[in-house]
Amino acid sequence: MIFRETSLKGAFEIEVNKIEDERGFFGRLWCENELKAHGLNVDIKQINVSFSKKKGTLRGLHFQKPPFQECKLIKCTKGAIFDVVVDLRPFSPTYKKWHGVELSGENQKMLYVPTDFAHGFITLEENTEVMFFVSQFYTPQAESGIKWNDDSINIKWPLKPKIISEKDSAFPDFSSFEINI
Ligand SMILES: Cc1cn([C@H]2C[C@H](O)[C@@H](COP(=O)(O)OP(=O)(O)O[C@H]3O[C@@H](C)C(=O)[C@@H](O)[C@H]3O)O2)c(=O)[nH]c1=O
Repeated sequence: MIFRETSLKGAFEIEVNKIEDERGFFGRLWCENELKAHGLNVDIKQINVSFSKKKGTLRGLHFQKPPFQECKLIKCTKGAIFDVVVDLRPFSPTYKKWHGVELSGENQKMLYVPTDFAHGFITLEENTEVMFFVSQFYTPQAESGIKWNDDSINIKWPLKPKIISEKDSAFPDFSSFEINI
């Protein structure tokens, strides 16, 4: 696994280290030792998958509130997404900053989302499948989110979203969270 820390401390782009031969390649998606060596949480409580039929489907920006914070590793297994994390740690030098990266079945990149970050993505292709390795159980009462187009975060989404769930459209702006996280 190839680890590259992003400009947001603790958030990593991770690439599958492809060991190639005439059949194709083999690589690790998850290795407790390698993650630990980079100081990353290795508990996994759930492995989730989402499938989006249409290009331009936006999901996010999501996080779970304390004490049910989660970190997660995101892998696009089919199609492509623009994947985004937002630093919600009030004492961080990169508080409210975001980082985005294209993940695809083709490029074999993953994004490690630390706790106290919001996460979301937009699909860049039809029929896109995304897997999530998550360190916490889904806890509906702790579920929370920030509006995808919050002005103060100002994420440069690569395309205009066409499909967003009612729940995601109804999330408030970031300002309503600043005191609570
Ligand atoms: C996240 C989750 C949802 N659900 C249920 C709740 C709901 O009925 C249905 C769909 O949930 P959502 O609308 O929240 O799905 P979605 O909008 O795809 O949520 C996902 O978005 C991306 C950005 C993430 O980072 C993920 O962790 C997750 O929050 O699945 C579970 O049963 N277990 C889970 O772990």
